[in-house]
Amino acid sequence: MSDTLSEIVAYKRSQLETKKRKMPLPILEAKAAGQQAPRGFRAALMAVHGRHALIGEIKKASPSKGLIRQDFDVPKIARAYVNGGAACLSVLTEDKWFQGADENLQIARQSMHLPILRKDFLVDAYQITESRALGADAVLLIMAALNSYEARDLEMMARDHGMDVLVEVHDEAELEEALKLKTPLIGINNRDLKTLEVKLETTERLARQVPGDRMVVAESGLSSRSDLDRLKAAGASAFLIGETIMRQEDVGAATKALIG
Ligand SMILES: O=C(O)c1ccccc1NCC(=O)[C@H](O)[C@H](O)COP(=O)(O)O
Repeated sequence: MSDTLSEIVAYKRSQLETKKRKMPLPILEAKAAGQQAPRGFRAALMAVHGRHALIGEIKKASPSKGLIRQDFDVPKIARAYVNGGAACLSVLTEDKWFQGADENLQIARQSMHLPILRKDFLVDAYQITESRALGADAVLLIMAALNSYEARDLEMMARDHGMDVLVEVHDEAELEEALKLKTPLIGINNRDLKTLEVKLETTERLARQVPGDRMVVAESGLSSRSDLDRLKAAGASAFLIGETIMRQEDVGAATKALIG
């Protein structure tokens, strides 16, 4: 357990027993069943024409950068993303490294109408039900944190709950496994979650290996319109951006400036 991703996943697993004791699965399932129907995450990305489809991330801190944004008013940020023209939101709920919270997802969803991706480190079926119980419309599955059986089972559960799945890859081996899943949403993370090194070339290299019936979402390290143009030319159809926008006081204007 020496790299960042392994440390985060070990921490998430250690939290699970307490969570399951506090909120047993049948109660969580009832909460999930009582939620409003999921908003179509993939459909919202596909509906964007004539500009870049942006997933705006609500991100307070990160393992690589520490605190990113001091003034962290979740409803205000969520609505600013809407005003700026984002297609969807991503809300980090991990608490220790990202200073996120489950409530941030609930609050964001109540504040605006866009679909929300729960951005967390999901390695157990309980967390999928939990995501829906919080109101998530989509979940992230990180191939570097899962074996192919786990990925398939978690994907099936998420789909049973009506959520979209963004499966995240960082290299060829992970992409090969990801393409065995049903989800059309392939996230290519430019950040190596083990070393935290960021290279936009990762999307350029992997996107061309993704079949045309899937949608490539370029993730991490995007800081300018030209980065988006460059990765669109490489085959990306949507862009997940956190830090660059979170560092700007005016989230709406920063979003607009990026997507055109
Ligand atoms: O952001 C990190 O430093 C990080 C470290 C380890 C695991 C995950 C990490 N980030 C999660 C993400 O994938 C990003 O928040 C997301 O792609 C947005 O990236 P950015 O625009 O660079 O904030």
